[in-house]
Amino acid sequence: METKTFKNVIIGFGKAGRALAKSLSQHGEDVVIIEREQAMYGGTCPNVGCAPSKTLIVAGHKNMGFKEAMTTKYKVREMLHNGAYHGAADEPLVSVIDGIARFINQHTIEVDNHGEISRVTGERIFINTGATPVIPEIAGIHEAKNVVTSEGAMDLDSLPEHLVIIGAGYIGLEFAGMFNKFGSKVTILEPHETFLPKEDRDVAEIILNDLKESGVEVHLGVAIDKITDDSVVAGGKSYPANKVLVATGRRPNISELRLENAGVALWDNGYIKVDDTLKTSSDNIWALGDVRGGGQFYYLSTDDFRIVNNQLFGDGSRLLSDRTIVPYSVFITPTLSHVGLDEQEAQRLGVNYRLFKMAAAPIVKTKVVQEMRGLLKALVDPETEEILGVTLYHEDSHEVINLVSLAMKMHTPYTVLRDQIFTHPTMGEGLNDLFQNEVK
Ligand SMILES: Cc1cc2nc3c(=O)[nH]c(=O)nc-3n(C[C@H](O)[C@H](O)[C@H](O)COP(=O)(O)OP(=O)(O)OC[C@H]3O[C@@H](n4cnc5c(N)ncnc54)[C@H](O)[C@@H]3O)c2cc1C
Ligand SMILES: NC(=O)c1ccc[n+]([C@@H]2O[C@H](COP(=O)([O-])OP(=O)(O)OC[C@H]3O[C@@H](n4cnc5c(N)ncnc54)[C@H](O)[C@@H]3O)[C@@H](O)[C@H]2O)c1
Repeated sequence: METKTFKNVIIGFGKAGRALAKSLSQHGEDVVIIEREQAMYGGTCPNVGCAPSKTLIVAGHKNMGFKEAMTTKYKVREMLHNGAYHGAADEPLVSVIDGIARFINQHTIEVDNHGEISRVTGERIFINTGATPVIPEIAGIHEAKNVVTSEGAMDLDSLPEHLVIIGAGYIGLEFAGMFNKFGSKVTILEPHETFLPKEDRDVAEIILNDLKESGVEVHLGVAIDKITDDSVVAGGKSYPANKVLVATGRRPNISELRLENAGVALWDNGYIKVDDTLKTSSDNIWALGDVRGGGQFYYLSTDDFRIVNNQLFGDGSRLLSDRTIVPYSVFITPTLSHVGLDEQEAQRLGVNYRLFKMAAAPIVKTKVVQEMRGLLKALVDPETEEILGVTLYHEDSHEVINLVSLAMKMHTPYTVLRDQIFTHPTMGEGLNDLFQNEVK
């Protein structure tokens, strides 16, 4: 059996892995990336995640038909896939090996490329294998012919007339908006009673109302009984379905890795256990991205790369624990974005705050773009005047939230954003208004 030896081995061609491969090569170190599927070079985000889904959402906003949107999505995907592949693979000291990786021991990995077995050894090993959809145990889910995950939903030949979505999380809500815009009749079924449980109730209620008004049916607190070829039965009621999208979370890709052979331990929730430097319980093995838990976002995988890269080639000061301000955006319409504390969390923690709140409609840009729905909220520390957290539910909030994150990171008092000169008409100007609207 052929054995190849490298200083560095990366398992999975995800975001962190490819950034690290490039950096290792540029620092004069050889490195191999092992990827199980050529179509996944570049990982989830460019191929079956963020980029294709957002391309379809934007295509819907531009009133493209489903077929044209799909064609655009395939083009974007190809561009990003090629860019991601060549960005790493064209580096002189980077090799790519196709196949499923599994540990033989702490330094040796077996690679199975459709039955052809080879071995790779490495001084350092980096696991960046991402996550995969959870398929819950629902009667008929494996037999019914119309069940898809997010990946399948973005590869459909035709628009389903009735789409039932199981799960009202990120994927469920984003895909509901997307398919609703293309013209499907969308029904969301969610077993929890509480819609968007992590958000403040006033924010969640407005979003739920907007979603329903846009034509999406939402049923909360319903147990899913079974899936058939043309329906989903939940809470004793049958919902017609030409397609059923299962969007019930994603679990780490570890089942094939045989981590026990390398002494790599897991957290109780099944993700790979890491320390503050992202090192696993084996001292030559690191884990980065979705596979280690701690938030499944492209930009966190990027930041995991920064931590490991800083440990290898920098001053070693970057740690996981210094990542305190992490924004997120849910690409519904308009977008929901958040960073820091919200009211329910501040109250739970007993944190004192001043509250600022306003509807989006008074912001001039909302009229210009004819998207007047939305709400803005901010919490400010009464002592320091620093921003504790902001929730933005409005057009382009996914851009504006990054400005707020920066202000928070720089410990900027809220008055700076209140008095900042913003260009006009922009959604950023909303921050001028928000920080003048204190709720007393
Ligand atoms: C539909 C959808 C939409 C999303 N939208 C957003 C968004 O808008 N914004 C955002 O920030 N995040 C979004 N995400 C999440 C984001 O895509 C992920 O958090 C991110 O891509 C994770 O990157 P990663 O580096 O952990 O690994 P990944 O990019 O998942 O890469 C892991 C790679 O490892 C390979 N692999 C797995 N097991 C093995 C093995 N044993 N051997 C060899 N190779 C293996 C896989 O094939 C894959 O290519 C979305 C996800 C989905 C599914
Ligand atoms: N905009 C973004 O950044 C973005 C977009 C898409 C996905 N993502 C990432 O991908 C991850 C996965 O997304 P997701 O929507 O699949 O997961 P999620 O965790 O966001 O939501 C899963 C939903 O499914 C429900 N659910 C769980 N088990 C169920 C069951 N057995 N039956 C019915 N419903 C069930 C949950 O109550 C929850 O509402 C997200 O957590 C996020 O990190 C991010």
